[in-house]
Amino acid sequence: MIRLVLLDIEGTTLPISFVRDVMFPYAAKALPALIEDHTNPQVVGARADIAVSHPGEDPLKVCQDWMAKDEKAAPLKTLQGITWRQGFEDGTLRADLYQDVPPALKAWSKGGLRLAVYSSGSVPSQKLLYGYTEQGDLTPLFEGFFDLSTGGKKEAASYTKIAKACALKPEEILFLSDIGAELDAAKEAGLHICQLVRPQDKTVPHEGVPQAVDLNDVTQKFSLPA
Ligand SMILES: CSCCC(=O)C(=O)COP(=O)(O)O
Ligand SMILES: [Mg+2]
Repeated sequence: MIRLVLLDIEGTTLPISFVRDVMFPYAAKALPALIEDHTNPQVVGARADIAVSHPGEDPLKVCQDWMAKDEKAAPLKTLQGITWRQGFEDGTLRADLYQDVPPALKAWSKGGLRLAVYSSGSVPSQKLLYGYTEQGDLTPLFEGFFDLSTGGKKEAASYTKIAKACALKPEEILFLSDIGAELDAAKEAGLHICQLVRPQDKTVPHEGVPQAVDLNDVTQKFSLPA
């Protein structure tokens, strides 16, 4: 029996275009000044991590390359999250979630399902994103937020850790994502899985995996509360 739905963000609840065309350019603009901030311990830590993976390279250039490739690198995600705080808090950024998302999450939660987030975006940026959506503050719907500090999304061990943190068996969790390799890892850990194949995101269907076009379709296919 499914007790908790674990949700990816980009490509699952939020159009990829919002991340690529709105959030990334905002972060790219703020990054050159932020990366020179030697007083912020999070920035100092991120720079130190970049120096380990890319010794001798310009940290700003490394981050810019990562952003161009939408690389899910933890130091980049930390730095982006710091830049986005200002934008969400002053109203410049508002997450425009897929229209099917808020009503489905509310119905699932009302029907007794537990909800949690697992995204490459840092936990503080996940909370900002769901705190400031066009449809209001959705953070109270989620009991847990997980990011790359739990482990990579393409590693089965990360899903085992999340199940333990939620005090659930893996088979009591349904993981939703657009990325085949993430779903394979979750399946290996014993979770139920479903790929969101969003036409707007031109998602590539992953072979041998249950698929849905939106969260209403997930509701039907997994008999979740409507
Ligand atoms: C708060 S998420 C911001 C989007 C982002 O930077 C990201 O990497 C999302 O990746 P996901 O794992 O949700 O596909
Ligand atoms: Mg995704």
